[in-house]
Amino acid sequence: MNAIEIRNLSKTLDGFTLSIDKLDIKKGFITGFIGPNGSGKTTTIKLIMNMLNKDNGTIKVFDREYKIDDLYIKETIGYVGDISGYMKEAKLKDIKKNIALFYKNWDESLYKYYLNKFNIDENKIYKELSKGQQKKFELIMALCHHPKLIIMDEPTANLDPIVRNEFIEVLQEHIEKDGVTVFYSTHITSDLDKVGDYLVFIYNGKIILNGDKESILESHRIIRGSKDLLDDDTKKAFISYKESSFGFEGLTSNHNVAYEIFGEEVVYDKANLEDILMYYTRG
Ligand SMILES: Nc1ncnc2c1ncn2[C@@H]1O[C@H](COP(=O)(O)OP(=O)(O)OP(=O)(O)O)[C@@H](O)[C@H]1O
Repeated sequence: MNAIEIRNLSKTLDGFTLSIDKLDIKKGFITGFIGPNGSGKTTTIKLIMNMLNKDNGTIKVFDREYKIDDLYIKETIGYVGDISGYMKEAKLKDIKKNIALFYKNWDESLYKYYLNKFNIDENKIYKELSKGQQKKFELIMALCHHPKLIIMDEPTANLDPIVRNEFIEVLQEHIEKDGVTVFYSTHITSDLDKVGDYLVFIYNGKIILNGDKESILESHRIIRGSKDLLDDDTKKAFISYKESSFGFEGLTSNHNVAYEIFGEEVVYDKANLEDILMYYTRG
């Protein structure tokens, strides 16, 4: 069973259409959802969370659907959104009290453990926390009801690298203990260099690449060479490429095929996730 199954999903907003024919998020793994600004990450996540109505298609969470199993799905998901819906003037302990009520699996000792780990005082008022502390508190709220699925929308955006690492480490520790599924969006690809088993790339409302991280990194290569090697046929080896006065640089999704074309006449370098995202989205 997959944690999330999406089929023929579509949603049109002003001048933007999200269209996902098929997307399966594997149970028990971390899947990173990568795309540039405005590509449709938040829209997809809001549809999965039932915070936005879809135009067409089906979304299943652990084989259950909204309208039939809303309560089950809500209890199953730990969610960290782009903006929290908490009362900004409230004390953390009061926010916690209200949230914990909704979850039969709420784990008070885990809550205390994470507060202590992040050095957060629950007597503080939410809006008085730093952005990093607010995000950490949101993460605590999402983890402490032992969700089977954690969905996060750009949780590390606006956090400095130190806080980002702390955040990722706690998430990792929790995943190892609880064996949960994680689906989280980011445009900070370096987060996914550290954690992430599967990757889904989205651009202009469509999934453009989807697979396990190791295979994606293994199959793609940056190729550099002299411009005289480029013609209508050889250009087809690239997802996209750029030319400069020195030569060309392009990304291939199949380095074996590229080798058959260019052999030893070019240089092959491993691509990182940022390279891959950039070449797939540069048009
Ligand atoms: N409520 C809305 N009404 C109209 N258009 C919207 C609405 N919400 C989002 N959009 C548009 O839909 C497109 C996709 O936005 P979305 O927030 O899903 O992208 P994103 O990948 O999460 O981007 P970001 O990384 O900037 O958060 C954008 O063009 C955005 O302007």
